[in-house]
Amino acid sequence: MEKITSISPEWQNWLLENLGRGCTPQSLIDVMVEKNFDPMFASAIVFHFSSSNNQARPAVAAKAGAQSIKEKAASGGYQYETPRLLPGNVIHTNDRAIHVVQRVAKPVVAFFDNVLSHEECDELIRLSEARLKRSTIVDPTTGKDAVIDDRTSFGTFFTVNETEFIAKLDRRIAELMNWPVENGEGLQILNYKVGGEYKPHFDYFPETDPGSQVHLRNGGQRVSTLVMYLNDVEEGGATTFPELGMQVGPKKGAAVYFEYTNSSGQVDPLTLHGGAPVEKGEKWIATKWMRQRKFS
Ligand SMILES: O=C(O)CCC(=O)C(=O)O
Ligand SMILES: [Fe+2]
Repeated sequence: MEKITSISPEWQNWLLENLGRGCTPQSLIDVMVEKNFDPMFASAIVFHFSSSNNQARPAVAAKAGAQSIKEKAASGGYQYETPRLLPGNVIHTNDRAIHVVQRVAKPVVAFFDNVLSHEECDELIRLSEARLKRSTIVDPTTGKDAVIDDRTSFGTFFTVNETEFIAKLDRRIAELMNWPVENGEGLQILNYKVGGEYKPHFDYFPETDPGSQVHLRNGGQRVSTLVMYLNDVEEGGATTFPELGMQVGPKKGAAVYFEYTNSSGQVDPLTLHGGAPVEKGEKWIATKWMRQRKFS
């Protein structure tokens, strides 16, 4: 039977409802695959709905929004507080000393080298590939692989402390971000092929988006993000901060950190960011999002 590669409003509601209840993305992907959804499609769509920020904004809209973001920031909307991130040149976690290469104060952004060893990067990619492969057992006669080739970015998730290896990374990342492990969402792995990109977006859930409410119920607002690069990208694929005129080149094991929600729940629109298109090679990242409260 032909695999399903589109999503009905009923399935959309089902996804939002179950994500809101705290079901793991992988469990939802499994159900969809069982119900004859194309595995890569299921993976991409669950990823899309698991972060309402993933709604790709047209470049024009992002540009038009830029002015008002600057104006809003200039009018002093967001109150900066002492960063969650600790000061100093080196941040010591239980198993690693991580160098802070650069910091920006407003918004709070930092760059780290060597958050992950090369072996850990390779292992995360290997585990993710295996996972995607496992859920992509497509009948070879359907020829669905062509559709998969068209998809320029897809991902998978690990639940917090899923294995000893993941737990070790979750702990290190939480110590680096100076925020409790249990407030973290499971590590998300993303793979972009040539042309793959992530249009400028906010990682927080805008209060005014109707879709945000379901996300905010579990763990509250997102407060900070760590994007870790799992490989060197031949060309393209930088993480861009359009409001800051800044680009971070992907470097294996390195990471960019930013925080955007203060203690009163205000969010900082200057943290608008995106992943520029990969021009040559491919790009693998691992992302950790932290919440205000325990996330389950
Ligand atoms: O691909 C990138 O560099 C950015 C990724 C990102 O924005 C995210 O995972 O939230
Ligand atoms: Fe993001």
